[in-house]
Amino acid sequence: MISLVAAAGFVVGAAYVKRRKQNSKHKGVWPLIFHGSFVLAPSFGEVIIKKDQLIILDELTGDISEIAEGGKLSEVLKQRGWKRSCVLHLKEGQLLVPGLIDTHCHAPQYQFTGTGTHIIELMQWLQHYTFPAERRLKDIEVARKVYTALINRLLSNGTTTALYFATIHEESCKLFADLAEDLGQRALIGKVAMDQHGGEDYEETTEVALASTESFVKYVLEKKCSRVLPVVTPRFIPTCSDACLKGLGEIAKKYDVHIQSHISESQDEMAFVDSLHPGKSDTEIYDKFGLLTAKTVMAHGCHLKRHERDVLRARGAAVSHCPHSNLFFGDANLNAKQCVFEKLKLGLGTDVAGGYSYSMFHSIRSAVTTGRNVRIDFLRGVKDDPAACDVPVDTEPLDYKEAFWIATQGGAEALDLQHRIGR
Ligand SMILES: O=c1[nH]c(=O)c2nc[nH]c2[nH]1
Ligand SMILES: [Zn+2]
Repeated sequence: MISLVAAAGFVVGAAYVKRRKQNSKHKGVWPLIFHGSFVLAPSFGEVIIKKDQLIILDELTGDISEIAEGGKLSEVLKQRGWKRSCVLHLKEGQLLVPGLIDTHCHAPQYQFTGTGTHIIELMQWLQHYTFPAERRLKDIEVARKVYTALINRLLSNGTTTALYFATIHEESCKLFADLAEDLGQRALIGKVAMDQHGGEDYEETTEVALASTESFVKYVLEKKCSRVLPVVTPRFIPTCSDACLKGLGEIAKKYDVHIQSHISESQDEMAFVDSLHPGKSDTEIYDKFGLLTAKTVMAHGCHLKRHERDVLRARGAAVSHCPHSNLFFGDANLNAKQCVFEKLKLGLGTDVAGGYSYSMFHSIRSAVTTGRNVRIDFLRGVKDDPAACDVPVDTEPLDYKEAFWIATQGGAEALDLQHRIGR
């Protein structure tokens, strides 16, 4: 059914009003009422389609102010003094869905999406493809081009909210925040911090990593734009010293902002962490530095042990399920259903460009496909199952309704924004 869903991808909020004004010639194309069918996933596994409905927007803010039966259209227009041109009637077969929420996307990596998918270990892939591509965004004009193209591409594919990794460059990260605000996407943006193992030209000193993170956080908060938020972003344990992680934990606490990173993502990443911190897991290290909070989203987690997931849950931290890249680099299938059963917060991510597509519809499909692999793992009796599981083997694998929930309401909860978005 997901393939039939047309994501209308309309963005509402302050930018909506601004654009309505700017496009005064075309006022009719910026509707105040959507009339048609809409679909939502109010709980895990439940999808509801509501037919012949009116979604009525607040004229000033662009927020949804009311939902009513289609039969009330004339009455609603009369009450508000609005013309019929304010109404957008969805066509037969079109469905309006809640904005899709991408909880893990590396914006600068949009440059090489869909390539670099041959068999290569994560650490090599980073050195070979990722860091050179990210380095290019030091140039503000390259950054403008890449970020503008990506935001527009995501919006036109129905992704109205995204949690982004940017690069280590403070100025181009600030530009990214400006662009998100102007283009009307809800964006949580992290200036990447890394003070070791970035290779030539792609790491900062600890002092710069911390100072530029704090400066970026302040810049975004000072916008007072509720749709654009700063995120404290240690790239992952191997590229951050203890001093860096400690300082980042302190900044996140001081400004009460979101945190994102990668956790237990692949065998070579975990081996690298073990060589740097013998006997310690990613979870223990992040936790020690106060980086697991109710506003934390950790990507991948496909190798997390049950007791580590318990720690994340206890802190209110979320996992971003990135089915494509788990397949390409993680060599493991995240048991998404088990995570939800454990009440671990779970969102869905494209992981551009570890994932080969910017489309959340692709991620939804891949979540369903890799859910089948989880079952195959069981049937084969995979030992040391990284997702040690108490969902019975005969439970149906993750289905499209559940994946759609993870991509909408699950993502909203993962970002601690369930009061604003997701439904
Ligand atoms: O998929 C990934 N993409 C990245 O850019 C990255 N950095 C650390 N770990 C990572 N994993
Ligand atoms: Zn990532």
